Amino acid sequence: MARIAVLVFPGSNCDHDAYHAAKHVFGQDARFVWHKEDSVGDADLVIVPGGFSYGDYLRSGAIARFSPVMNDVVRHANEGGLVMGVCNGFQVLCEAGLLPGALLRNVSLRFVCRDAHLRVENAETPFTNAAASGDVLTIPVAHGDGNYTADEATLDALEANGRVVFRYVSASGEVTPEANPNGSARNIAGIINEGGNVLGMMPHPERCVEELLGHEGADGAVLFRSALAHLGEPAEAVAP
Ligand SMILES: NC(=O)CC[C@H](N)C(=O)O
Repeated sequence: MARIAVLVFPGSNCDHDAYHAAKHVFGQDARFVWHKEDSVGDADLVIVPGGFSYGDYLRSGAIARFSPVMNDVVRHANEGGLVMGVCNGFQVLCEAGLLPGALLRNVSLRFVCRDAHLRVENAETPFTNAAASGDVLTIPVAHGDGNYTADEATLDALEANGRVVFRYVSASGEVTPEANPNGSARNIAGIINEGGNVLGMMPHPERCVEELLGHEGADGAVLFRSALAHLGEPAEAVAP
Protein backbone atom coordinates (compact mmCIF):
# COMPACT_ATOMS: atom_id res chain seq x y z
CA MET A 1 0.00 0.00 0.00
CA ALA A 2 1.41 3.39 -0.97
CA ARG A 3 1.85 6.03 1.72
CA ILE A 4 0.33 9.25 0.44
CA ALA A 5 0.77 12.50 2.37
CA VAL A 6 -1.73 15.25 1.61
CA LEU A 7 -0.50 18.63 2.84
CA VAL A 8 -2.93 20.96 4.56
CA PHE A 9 -2.33 24.71 4.62
CA PRO A 10 -4.69 27.27 6.11
CA GLY A 11 -7.03 27.82 3.16
CA SER A 12 -6.48 24.49 1.39
CA ASN A 13 -9.82 23.27 0.05
CA CYS A 14 -9.00 20.31 -2.17
CA ASP A 15 -7.12 18.43 0.53
CA HIS A 16 -10.17 16.32 1.36
CA ASP A 17 -10.78 15.53 -2.31
CA ALA A 18 -7.19 14.35 -2.68
CA TYR A 19 -7.42 12.33 0.53
CA HIS A 20 -10.72 10.78 -0.56
CA ALA A 21 -9.28 9.80 -3.93
CA ALA A 22 -6.15 8.28 -2.40
CA LYS A 23 -7.81 6.57 0.54
CA HIS A 24 -11.32 5.63 -0.53
CA VAL A 25 -11.12 5.34 -4.31
CA PHE A 26 -7.66 3.81 -4.58
CA GLY A 27 -7.49 2.20 -1.14
CA GLN A 28 -4.10 3.59 -0.20
CA ASP A 29 -2.61 4.66 3.12
CA ALA A 30 -3.42 8.38 2.98
CA ARG A 31 -2.67 10.87 5.73
CA PHE A 32 -3.08 14.60 6.16
CA VAL A 33 0.06 16.53 7.07
CA TRP A 34 -0.51 19.94 8.66
CA HIS A 35 1.75 22.62 7.23
CA LYS A 36 3.39 23.28 10.59
CA GLU A 37 4.75 19.74 10.77
CA ASP A 38 8.43 19.50 9.98
CA SER A 39 8.26 16.20 8.15
CA VAL A 40 6.22 14.35 5.53
CA GLY A 41 7.23 11.15 7.30
CA ASP A 42 7.78 8.08 5.19
CA ALA A 43 5.48 9.21 2.36
CA ASP A 44 5.96 7.69 -1.07
CA LEU A 45 3.93 10.45 -2.68
CA VAL A 46 3.28 13.97 -1.42
CA ILE A 47 0.21 15.75 -2.77
CA VAL A 48 0.24 19.54 -2.52
CA PRO A 49 -3.46 20.21 -2.92
CA GLY A 50 -5.52 22.99 -4.43
CA GLY A 51 -7.16 25.82 -2.60
CA PHE A 52 -6.46 29.29 -1.37
CA SER A 53 -3.52 28.88 0.99
CA TYR A 54 -3.24 32.03 3.10
CA GLY A 55 -6.12 33.48 1.11
CA ASP A 56 -3.90 33.92 -1.95
CA TYR A 57 -2.49 37.02 -0.24
CA LEU A 58 0.63 38.58 -1.79
CA ARG A 59 0.53 35.96 -4.58
CA SER A 60 -1.00 32.49 -4.78
CA GLY A 61 1.35 30.12 -2.98
CA ALA A 62 3.83 32.84 -1.99
CA ILE A 63 3.28 32.46 1.77
CA ALA A 64 2.62 28.70 1.87
CA ARG A 65 6.03 28.20 0.35
CA PHE A 66 7.50 29.27 3.70
CA SER A 67 5.45 26.82 5.79
CA PRO A 68 7.72 24.55 7.89
CA VAL A 69 6.66 21.36 6.08
CA MET A 70 7.96 22.72 2.78
CA ASN A 71 11.57 22.20 3.89
CA ASP A 72 10.88 18.50 4.10
CA VAL A 73 8.96 18.50 0.81
CA VAL A 74 12.11 19.93 -0.81
CA ARG A 75 14.20 17.22 0.86
CA HIS A 76 11.79 14.51 -0.27
CA ALA A 77 11.82 15.89 -3.83
CA ASN A 78 15.61 16.17 -3.90
CA GLU A 79 15.84 12.52 -2.85
CA GLY A 80 13.67 11.55 -5.81
CA GLY A 81 10.37 11.21 -3.95
CA LEU A 82 7.16 11.81 -5.87
CA VAL A 83 5.41 15.15 -5.46
CA MET A 84 2.19 16.11 -7.20
CA GLY A 85 1.08 19.74 -7.00
CA VAL A 86 -2.44 20.50 -8.16
CA CYS A 87 -3.60 24.05 -8.86
CA ASN A 88 -2.64 25.97 -5.70
CA GLY A 89 -0.16 23.13 -5.18
CA PHE A 90 1.41 23.88 -8.57
CA GLN A 91 1.64 27.54 -7.54
CA VAL A 92 3.31 26.57 -4.24
CA LEU A 93 5.84 24.33 -6.03
CA CYS A 94 6.78 27.16 -8.41
CA GLU A 95 7.12 29.58 -5.51
CA ALA A 96 9.29 27.03 -3.69
CA GLY A 97 11.59 26.72 -6.70
CA LEU A 98 10.85 23.03 -7.22
CA LEU A 99 9.36 23.88 -10.62
CA PRO A 100 10.36 26.70 -12.98
CA GLY A 101 8.14 29.60 -13.99
CA ALA A 102 5.10 31.17 -12.36
CA LEU A 103 1.33 31.24 -12.54
CA LEU A 104 -0.02 34.70 -13.42
CA ARG A 105 -3.57 36.03 -13.24
CA ASN A 106 -5.77 34.47 -15.94
CA VAL A 107 -5.76 36.71 -19.04
CA SER A 108 -9.54 37.02 -18.73
CA LEU A 109 -9.04 38.41 -15.20
CA ARG A 110 -11.81 36.02 -14.22
CA PHE A 111 -11.90 32.89 -12.11
CA VAL A 112 -12.43 30.01 -14.56
CA CYS A 113 -14.25 26.87 -13.43
CA ARG A 114 -14.99 24.35 -16.17
CA ASP A 115 -13.81 21.15 -17.80
CA ALA A 116 -10.65 21.38 -19.85
CA HIS A 117 -9.24 18.98 -22.40
CA LEU A 118 -5.62 18.05 -21.81
CA ARG A 119 -3.36 16.31 -24.26
CA VAL A 120 -0.81 14.00 -22.69
CA GLU A 121 2.48 15.22 -24.16
CA ASN A 122 4.70 12.82 -22.25
CA ALA A 123 3.38 9.43 -21.13
CA GLU A 124 6.73 8.36 -19.76
CA THR A 125 6.46 10.08 -16.42
CA PRO A 126 5.56 8.53 -13.05
CA PHE A 127 2.25 10.43 -13.29
CA THR A 128 1.22 9.54 -16.85
CA ASN A 129 2.51 6.03 -17.55
CA ALA A 130 -1.08 4.69 -17.58
CA ALA A 131 -1.84 6.93 -20.58
CA ALA A 132 -0.46 7.09 -24.10
CA SER A 133 1.14 10.22 -25.54
CA GLY A 134 -1.53 12.08 -27.49
CA ASP A 135 -4.40 10.88 -25.30
CA VAL A 136 -6.89 13.64 -24.56
CA LEU A 137 -8.12 13.71 -20.95
CA THR A 138 -11.04 15.74 -19.67
CA ILE A 139 -10.27 17.20 -16.25
CA PRO A 140 -11.77 20.30 -14.61
CA VAL A 141 -9.94 23.55 -13.94
CA ALA A 142 -10.92 26.03 -11.20
CA HIS A 143 -8.55 28.94 -10.71
CA GLY A 144 -7.94 32.63 -10.97
CA ASP A 145 -4.17 32.41 -11.38
CA GLY A 146 -3.47 29.66 -13.86
CA ASN A 147 -1.65 31.53 -16.58
CA TYR A 148 1.67 29.67 -16.76
CA THR A 149 4.64 31.76 -17.74
CA ALA A 150 8.41 31.40 -17.95
CA ASP A 151 11.11 33.02 -20.08
CA GLU A 152 11.48 31.73 -23.63
CA ALA A 153 14.68 29.81 -22.89
CA THR A 154 12.98 27.96 -20.03
CA LEU A 155 9.93 27.18 -22.17
CA ASP A 156 12.18 25.90 -24.95
CA ALA A 157 14.08 23.72 -22.49
CA LEU A 158 10.84 22.33 -21.04
CA GLU A 159 9.65 21.45 -24.54
CA ALA A 160 12.96 19.96 -25.62
CA ASN A 161 13.19 17.70 -22.59
CA GLY A 162 9.64 16.36 -22.56
CA ARG A 163 8.85 18.32 -19.44
CA VAL A 164 5.59 19.74 -20.78
CA VAL A 165 3.37 16.90 -19.57
CA PHE A 166 -0.07 18.33 -20.38
CA ARG A 167 -1.28 20.93 -22.85
CA TYR A 168 -4.73 22.50 -23.18
CA VAL A 169 -6.33 21.37 -26.42
CA SER A 170 -9.72 21.25 -28.10
CA ALA A 171 -11.90 18.17 -27.66
CA SER A 172 -10.34 16.80 -30.85
CA GLY A 173 -6.83 17.33 -29.55
CA GLU A 174 -5.80 20.53 -31.36
CA VAL A 175 -3.79 23.25 -29.65
CA THR A 176 -6.01 26.32 -30.09
CA PRO A 177 -6.29 29.66 -28.28
CA GLU A 178 -9.93 28.86 -27.43
CA ALA A 179 -8.87 25.66 -25.65
CA ASN A 180 -6.61 27.64 -23.34
CA PRO A 181 -8.64 28.66 -20.27
CA ASN A 182 -6.14 31.10 -18.81
CA GLY A 183 -3.63 32.32 -21.40
CA SER A 184 -0.82 29.94 -20.40
CA ALA A 185 2.29 30.13 -22.55
CA ARG A 186 2.17 27.49 -25.28
CA ASN A 187 -1.09 26.15 -23.78
CA ILE A 188 0.89 24.52 -20.97
CA ALA A 189 -1.33 22.87 -18.35
CA GLY A 190 1.27 20.83 -16.47
CA ILE A 191 5.03 20.41 -16.24
CA ILE A 192 7.52 18.17 -14.52
CA ASN A 193 10.89 18.90 -12.94
CA GLU A 194 14.21 17.86 -14.41
CA GLY A 195 14.35 14.74 -12.26
CA GLY A 196 10.90 13.66 -13.45
CA ASN A 197 9.54 13.22 -9.92
CA VAL A 198 7.80 16.56 -9.25
CA LEU A 199 4.67 17.34 -11.24
CA GLY A 200 2.68 20.57 -11.24
CA MET A 201 -0.64 20.95 -13.03
CA MET A 202 -3.50 23.43 -12.88
CA PRO A 203 -6.40 21.02 -13.64
CA HIS A 204 -7.78 18.92 -10.79
CA PRO A 205 -7.44 15.14 -11.31
CA GLU A 206 -8.62 14.44 -7.76
CA ARG A 207 -12.02 15.88 -8.71
CA CYS A 208 -12.72 13.31 -11.39
CA VAL A 209 -11.71 9.87 -10.23
CA GLU A 210 -15.26 8.50 -10.01
CA GLU A 211 -17.79 8.32 -12.84
CA LEU A 212 -20.48 8.63 -10.17
CA LEU A 213 -19.56 12.30 -9.90
CA GLY A 214 -20.44 12.92 -13.53
CA HIS A 215 -17.14 12.58 -15.33
CA GLU A 216 -17.41 9.91 -17.95
CA GLY A 217 -14.14 8.03 -18.01
CA ALA A 218 -13.04 9.50 -14.66
CA ASP A 219 -9.90 10.68 -16.43
CA GLY A 220 -8.26 12.02 -13.29
CA ALA A 221 -7.78 8.42 -12.24
CA VAL A 222 -5.00 8.15 -14.84
CA LEU A 223 -2.73 10.26 -12.64
CA PHE A 224 -3.31 8.12 -9.55
CA ARG A 225 -3.09 4.83 -11.45
CA SER A 226 0.19 5.95 -12.99
CA ALA A 227 1.76 7.04 -9.73
CA LEU A 228 0.67 3.83 -8.01
CA ALA A 229 1.99 1.69 -10.87
CA HIS A 230 5.27 3.60 -10.63
CA LEU A 231 5.37 2.79 -6.91
CA GLY A 232 4.79 -0.87 -7.68
CA GLU A 233 1.26 -1.14 -6.39
CA PRO A 234 -0.68 -4.13 -7.75
CA ALA A 235 -3.21 -3.30 -10.47
CA GLU A 236 -6.22 -4.63 -8.56
CA ALA A 237 -5.58 -2.07 -5.86
CA VAL A 238 -5.82 0.80 -8.30
CA ALA A 239 -9.38 0.59 -9.64
CA PRO A 240 -11.30 2.13 -11.34
N1 LIG B 1 -8.45 25.64 -7.02
C1 LIG B 1 -7.33 26.20 -6.69
O1 LIG B 1 -6.40 25.56 -6.22
C2 LIG B 1 -7.23 27.68 -6.88
C3 LIG B 1 -5.82 28.17 -6.81
C4 LIG B 1 -5.71 29.65 -6.57
N2 LIG B 1 -6.36 30.04 -5.36
C5 LIG B 1 -6.25 30.39 -7.78
O2 LIG B 1 -7.35 30.90 -7.74
O3 LIG B 1 -5.58 30.43 -8.76
